[in-house]
Amino acid sequence: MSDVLDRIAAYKREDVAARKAAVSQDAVEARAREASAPRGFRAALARRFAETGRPALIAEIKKASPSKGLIRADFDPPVLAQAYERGGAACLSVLTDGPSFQGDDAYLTAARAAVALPCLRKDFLVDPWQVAESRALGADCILIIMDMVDDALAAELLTEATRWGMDALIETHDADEMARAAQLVDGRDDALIGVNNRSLRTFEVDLATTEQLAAMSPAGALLVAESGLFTPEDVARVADAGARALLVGESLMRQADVEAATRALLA
Ligand SMILES: O=P(O)(O)OC[C@@H](O)[C@@H](O)c1c[nH]c2ccccc12
Repeated sequence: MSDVLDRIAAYKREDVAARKAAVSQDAVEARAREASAPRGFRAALARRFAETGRPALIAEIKKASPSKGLIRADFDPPVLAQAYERGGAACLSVLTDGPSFQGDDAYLTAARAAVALPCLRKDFLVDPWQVAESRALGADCILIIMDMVDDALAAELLTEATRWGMDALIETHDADEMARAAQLVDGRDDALIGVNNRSLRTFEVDLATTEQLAAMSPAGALLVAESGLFTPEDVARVADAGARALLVGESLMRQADVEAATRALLA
């Protein structure tokens, strides 16, 4: 049966084919070489965790989602980026997928230009061409969703990210994906592994996902708890499970005062 993730993968492949037809690998690499230098996404998270002893925040700029519809009408990426930065975020995540999240490539570029924080391009990568494209847009980190790629493609995306000086957040949702992620980063000391508490197929959210998978996360990997975090109690719960960073969108995007909400979540 075709579910949300399968539908996203299908339109992404079409979209990437069209983009590649318009901009060759050589051309996209030329743009990537012109981009402002990577800011060190994983390093910023590790530094913040070391300083505070508490999980570092990756704050997400997200207008809408397939599970929640419109999340924030008053949507100005540079203004939101600055509010997150003042509120204490260590990094940003910016949705660039249009069809499902009402994102845009320009949101990433504009948000990043407004702050000093490293930025994750939050999109669905199905082709190595998108890695250089992400760098060309200014991304400091890409997302590798294990449920969307086979092992060979995951390895290619990770190698390509490293070649461009970017980090890669390797996202898992179950034990099989975590085992594959561990295999993927075997021998590396720079792994960034995420546990998405939300299923991208059913949209069900359960913070126990982080608790269950944390123990399987490879030694030395920096563990990111993703999705469904609303309160300082939620933060404490995933911190106890071993998360050194948090990826939070909706609960902050729904607040009128994003800076105050960011501060309150981290308090
Ligand atoms: O809005 P939330 O529940 O705080 O979740 C943020 C982030 O984890 C979520 O947007 C996300 C995690 N992995 C993804 C992959 C694709 C799109 C979106 C996501």
